[in-house]
Amino acid sequence: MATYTLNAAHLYGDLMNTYGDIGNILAMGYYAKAVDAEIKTELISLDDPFDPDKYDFVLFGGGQDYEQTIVSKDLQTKKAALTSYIENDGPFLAICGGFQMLGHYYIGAQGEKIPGIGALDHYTLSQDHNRFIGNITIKNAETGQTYYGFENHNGTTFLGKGERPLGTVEQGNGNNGQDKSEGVIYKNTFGSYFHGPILARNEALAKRILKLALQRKYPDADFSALDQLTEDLTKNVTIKP
Ligand SMILES: NC(=O)CC[C@H](N)C(=O)O
Repeated sequence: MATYTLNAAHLYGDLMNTYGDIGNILAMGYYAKAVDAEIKTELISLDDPFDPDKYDFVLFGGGQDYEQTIVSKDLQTKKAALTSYIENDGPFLAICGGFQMLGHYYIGAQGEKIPGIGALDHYTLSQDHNRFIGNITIKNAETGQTYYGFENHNGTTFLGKGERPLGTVEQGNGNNGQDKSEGVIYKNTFGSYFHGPILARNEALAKRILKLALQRKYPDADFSALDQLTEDLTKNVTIKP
């Protein structure tokens, strides 16, 4: 048994897991080994309760409009619990459709309004017969780090109160193709349109979120070994634009 254990919730992982977004948890688990930590993952789906005190990390992946419509209804029953988790500085990663659903609403490709939970203040509109598809590069303002990913979305998201972007777009479209913002950071919640999965391709961000989660659960432990770790999951991978 590992010295440290993080309990992760994979929200609607059976309905929203585009491009294997669960790879984000696998990437975190890979780096966690370096500090003798392990991640135990539970699938939380339709009709399952979400206990905000039980989890140390939540992943909410991307999905298609059809699945998002189904998830949207169930999500309202978890709205209070998820909002309390987020407000209580719970580490959260929401990708694409999941990112959209943490905001007020998403207008789907057919013009249908799909309600989110409004835990974060953004909203998402629809593009007319267009999707943003392709490789994307952004720069994070606080760390100067560059993140790489792949985006495929119809929605155009506009950030609101208390939200700052995960990064500034250097190549690609990002949240809306207009204001150069990509993703969101609010408290310990990170949102992004990046598939890839984002944490498998971006070691620094994976370690940043992992450390947040470990430090929140074990405030007296020392996880600085993570900063020294130079092992990079992508070291043998060449990604051509
Ligand atoms: N990849 C996704 O999660 C897509 C989200 C949403 N269905 C959109 O097209 O914008």
